[in-house]
Amino acid sequence: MTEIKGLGYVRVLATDMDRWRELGYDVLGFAPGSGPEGDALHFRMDERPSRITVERADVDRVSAVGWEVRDHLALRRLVATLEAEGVEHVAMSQDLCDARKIEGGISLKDPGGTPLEIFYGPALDHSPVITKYGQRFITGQQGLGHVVMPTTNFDASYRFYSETLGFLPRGAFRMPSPPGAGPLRIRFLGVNQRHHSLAIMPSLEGRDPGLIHVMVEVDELDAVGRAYDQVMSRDFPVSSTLGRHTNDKMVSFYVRVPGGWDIEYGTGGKLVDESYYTAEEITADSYWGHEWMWAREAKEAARRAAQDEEVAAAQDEEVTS
Ligand SMILES: Cc1ccc(O)c(O)c1CC[C@@H]1C(=O)CC[C@]2(C)C(=O)CC[C@@H]12
Ligand SMILES: [Fe+2]
Repeated sequence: MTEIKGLGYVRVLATDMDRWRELGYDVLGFAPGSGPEGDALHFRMDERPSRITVERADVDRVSAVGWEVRDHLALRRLVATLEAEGVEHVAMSQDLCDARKIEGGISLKDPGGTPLEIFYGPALDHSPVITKYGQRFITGQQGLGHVVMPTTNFDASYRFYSETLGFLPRGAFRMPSPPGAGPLRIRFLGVNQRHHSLAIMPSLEGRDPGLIHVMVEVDELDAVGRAYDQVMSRDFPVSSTLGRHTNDKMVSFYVRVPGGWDIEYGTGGKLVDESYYTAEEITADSYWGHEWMWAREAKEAARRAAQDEEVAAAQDEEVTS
């Protein structure tokens, strides 16, 4: 079993802070959080001072995925495993821990190059969590939500998460792959009752922004609908329309963040009972909905091409008659 209890926080670097502010507070309704960084946005979902932190930079990419362990003893056991397997890692300094508002932790990179922090002892903010639309975020024992990351080193990443860190495989989704390349699968992994806290997918390109999406869950379908209204009225790009996933049964949509990855905003995720669970392969991503932007664009392009052809044919006819 894994020492990791859940996804604790996500930190990203970003270039367009104004649009991020509007997305975080006005669209997704995160509560204002706190932190010591001079120029950062702190999105609060619960008693943690900042679940998603956006720092101003001249690039858009993930700067830390924070995984939480129970306590210092759990971290010590995990560090022993990392050392036995020769995985490089460094202890976070006292200053860094203070900045993160945690008691202790380590920094390391996964085989895809994504920066990770494994930590314990977050300091809480007990002031009321005032979300913009009165929605409650589903966190607690299920952690922040889930992250989906690309990796150019898929097999090593899968071994690292499942064997070294002890994430539990929670099924897969087979993607179309080039002929002769063998099967390509997105793999889902969990550490608590949330169906997946992590998914990894093979990627050919480099890492920036290093995230495919981060999922946050709210308590009611109405909260998802209200956020969707805000996405539309404030002209944020919809990466995928509303739909229900086949594995975690979540009803969600995906909005494109200014950094070129997505936030999945959903509700109704089903809990996994690990005593009976077996890893299954889903053959469709959704029961209904979830039309992806690239599919929509491909359809549009095909429609335009057909229309152009029609016009050309009509002109041909005019010329010949
Ligand atoms: C398939 C699935 C199940 C549960 C999830 O929380 C979830 O995000 C997904 C979709 C994963 C994946 C993605 O995010 C990027 C675009 C992908 C590759 C697709 O085009 C289908 C599956 C999608
Ligand atoms: Fe997801």
